[in-house]
Amino acid sequence: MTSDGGIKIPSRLPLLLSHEGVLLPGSTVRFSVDSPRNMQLVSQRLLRGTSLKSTIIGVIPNTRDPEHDTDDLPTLHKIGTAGIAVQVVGSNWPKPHYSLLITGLCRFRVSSLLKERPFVLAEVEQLDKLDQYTTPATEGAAAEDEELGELSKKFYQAAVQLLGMLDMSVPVVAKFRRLLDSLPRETLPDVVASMIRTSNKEKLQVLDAVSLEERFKKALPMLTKQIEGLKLLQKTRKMNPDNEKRVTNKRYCPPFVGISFISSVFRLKKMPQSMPEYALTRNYLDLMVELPWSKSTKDCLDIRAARTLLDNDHYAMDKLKRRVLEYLAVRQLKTSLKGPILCFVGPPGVGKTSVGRSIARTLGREFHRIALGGVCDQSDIRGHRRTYVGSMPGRIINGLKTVGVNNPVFLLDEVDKLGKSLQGDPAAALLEVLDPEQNHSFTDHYLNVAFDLSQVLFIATANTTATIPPALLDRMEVLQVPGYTQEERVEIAHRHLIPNQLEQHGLTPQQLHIPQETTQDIISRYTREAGVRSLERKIGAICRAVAVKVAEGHRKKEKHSTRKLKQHISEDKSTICRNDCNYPAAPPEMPIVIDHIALKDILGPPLFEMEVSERLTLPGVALGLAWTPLGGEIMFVEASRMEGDGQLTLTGQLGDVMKESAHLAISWLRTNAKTYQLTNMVGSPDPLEGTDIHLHFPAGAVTKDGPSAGVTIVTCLASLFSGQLVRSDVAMTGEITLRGLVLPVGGIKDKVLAAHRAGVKRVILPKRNEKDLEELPANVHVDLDFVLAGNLDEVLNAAFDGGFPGTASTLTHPQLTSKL
Ligand SMILES: Nc1ncnc2c1ncn2[C@@H]1O[C@H](COP(=O)(O)OP(=O)(O)OP(=O)(O)O)[C@@H](O)[C@H]1O
Repeated sequence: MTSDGGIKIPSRLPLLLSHEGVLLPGSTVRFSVDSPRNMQLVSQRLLRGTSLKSTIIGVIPNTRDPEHDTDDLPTLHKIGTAGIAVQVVGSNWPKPHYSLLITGLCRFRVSSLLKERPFVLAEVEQLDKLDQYTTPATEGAAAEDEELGELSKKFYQAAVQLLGMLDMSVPVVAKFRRLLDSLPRETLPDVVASMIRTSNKEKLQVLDAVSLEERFKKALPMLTKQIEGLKLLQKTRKMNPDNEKRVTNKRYCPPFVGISFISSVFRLKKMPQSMPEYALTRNYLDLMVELPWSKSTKDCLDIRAARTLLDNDHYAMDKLKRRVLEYLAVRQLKTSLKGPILCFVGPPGVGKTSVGRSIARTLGREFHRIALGGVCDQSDIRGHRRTYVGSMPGRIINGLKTVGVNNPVFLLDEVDKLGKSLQGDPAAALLEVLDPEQNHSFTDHYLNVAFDLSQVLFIATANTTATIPPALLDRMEVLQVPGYTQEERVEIAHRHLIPNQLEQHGLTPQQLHIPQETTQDIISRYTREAGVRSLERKIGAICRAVAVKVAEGHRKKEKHSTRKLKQHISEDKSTICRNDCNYPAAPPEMPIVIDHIALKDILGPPLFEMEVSERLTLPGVALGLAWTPLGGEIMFVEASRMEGDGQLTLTGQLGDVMKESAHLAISWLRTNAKTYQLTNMVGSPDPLEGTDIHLHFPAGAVTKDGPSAGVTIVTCLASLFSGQLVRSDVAMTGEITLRGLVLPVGGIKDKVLAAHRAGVKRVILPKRNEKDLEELPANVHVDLDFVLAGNLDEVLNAAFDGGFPGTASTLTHPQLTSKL
């Protein structure tokens, strides 16, 4: 130590010849030591010495120590840095070497070399003053010289500016910030040059700048260059605000998601881009950023507005709309979302999906439809694990990504058509999704972190409950959506379908008019369905045909703008719609009215005719009513007999239950043949003696099953054996027992509507189904005669004109007919 308090380095210093980095005073650098002279310096001086002095060595940059001891020493750089070896680490593998951690103290100049072996020892001259770093961060020595003072101030300000642009959470930046104010300003060029991104050449320039002023001048441009580079980077980020937004969005995800996200980011950073896993991790991170962890829409539910909206969107469906409103009202009163999951069950095209969409609109929520028909892999719901190539998240997570909010209305369409396969059971995966107790932590295999689904409103639709797994069905409240009557269909067409189709085809009511009678015609002769989808398609076809005429009319109008047009509407449609090639010279008069002739021109010959009466012109034919997932259907049963040995042949793809019904019917008729005066072909009281019977259920390609055809089979056989015709306007349904009782069956509303559609006048139903008649629309009650039968006697009596011979009802009491 000198008298002025400064520290002096020894005048003789062992030299470490370095070619790797440049040690600047105030910085710490690790050097690898493996050449002969440097190795000797470490082993003989650093490891043997015990005093502090023995740890001080000089580091000469830009010099490679020769490989062999015998080689001459190259010319040494004249200026070096004296430093303290703060750590020595040695290893023998792959070859003996040391690693030295050295902290730089001050510059020195090599005056002369004292010895070259075993290590270089030199006489040195200390260049920098080595104070005890007690000088505060004041103007200090720099104040002596005005220019130097100016330079140091500038340098300090630039250093502060740089720190302001860096991320303080990085430890080295935080340390730099702490040091900046406590260090004497004259040390700043060395410290800053070693910290910022500079090349060895630049560092060497700073080292060689012995005068302080020159040192500031050399280091300042390096600092400025660094600041400019950072500014450019920030500008580029601003130009791509997406990145910023995404990060902001992610900030609100749950902590465990953040951890998973950050660890994936680190993994991605370490991966080469060519690795297949790189793209996978990238996609995963994209999904994490895009998912609406905390973004939701605000519910804006007003029950009165909801009622109006539902009524405006949908005609009829009163029961369903009432239940939906109740559901919405409860949600409004009780903010908790744990309610039942509604499942709309009904034939296709009755508006199930459309009601779901209206619910989303009334709540002001996003709507997303997930089609589940044919899904047979549970990964479709839960996603694939990320270990698989081409793995993807499931439909639930994908849907959330699409809508971008965490509280949408999800319509799970066709839950009854979920399949099962070796890849698992998707219905089981749905159980977790739909269970309010579990779905707050739904874990998709791909995402691998829990997502809260409790805010999502799930609605399911199905054509039948029969194929919905019981556990899934148990979690839902089933709302039946039956088919429409003829009148309801006409109303729906005029209130919704026609205006919608006109709009979709760019037409106005001033251009196209479809009268009610035409709509009725379309419904009864061109469609046979429970819903209105086919009706909508036919209206679409009419609109297309008219659009052509209107467009052509416009063109002609332009050509004949001076010509006056006087054409009668009826004339108009017959020329316009009947004759495609011979257009009138003038455009058609508006609106174009579609009558039954125009209808035939556009839609072709009628697809369905009222065939009931035609097909009931022979004994041995009866009309039954069947229920299918597509709605109610009328079903003919035909029977014929021939000589034989009492065989019964059944055709028409019948299920076991239906076959049993046929056997039951025959047994009952054989037992009661005498009562009803039924005989076989040879006159024997046993109808089957010497006779074979063939029962056929037309539409042979369609599989049929169920017990409800029992009464129809009995009626058909009774007609065959008695030779009497069944009334042509009667249809029936009901299960039979061996004792001749008629048991209740399901799907009454759909079956009766099908009978009504087919123009039937009398419907025979089981007595215990009387309660189901309440659901029928008033006009159906007016149009149809309902016969409620408790036993087969009553069925036969009602099915034949004037009753069936021998039936007790004809003898004892009049048949039970209800005109409800
Ligand atoms: N009561 C109604 N009032 C107005 N339009 C209706 C009504 N019922 C059905 N529609 C219309 O019929 C079309 C078909 O309805 P939607 O797609 O909702 O049927 P769906 O019952 O979901 O059929 P699927 O089971 O095949 O999915 C839609 O354009 C819908 O607007």
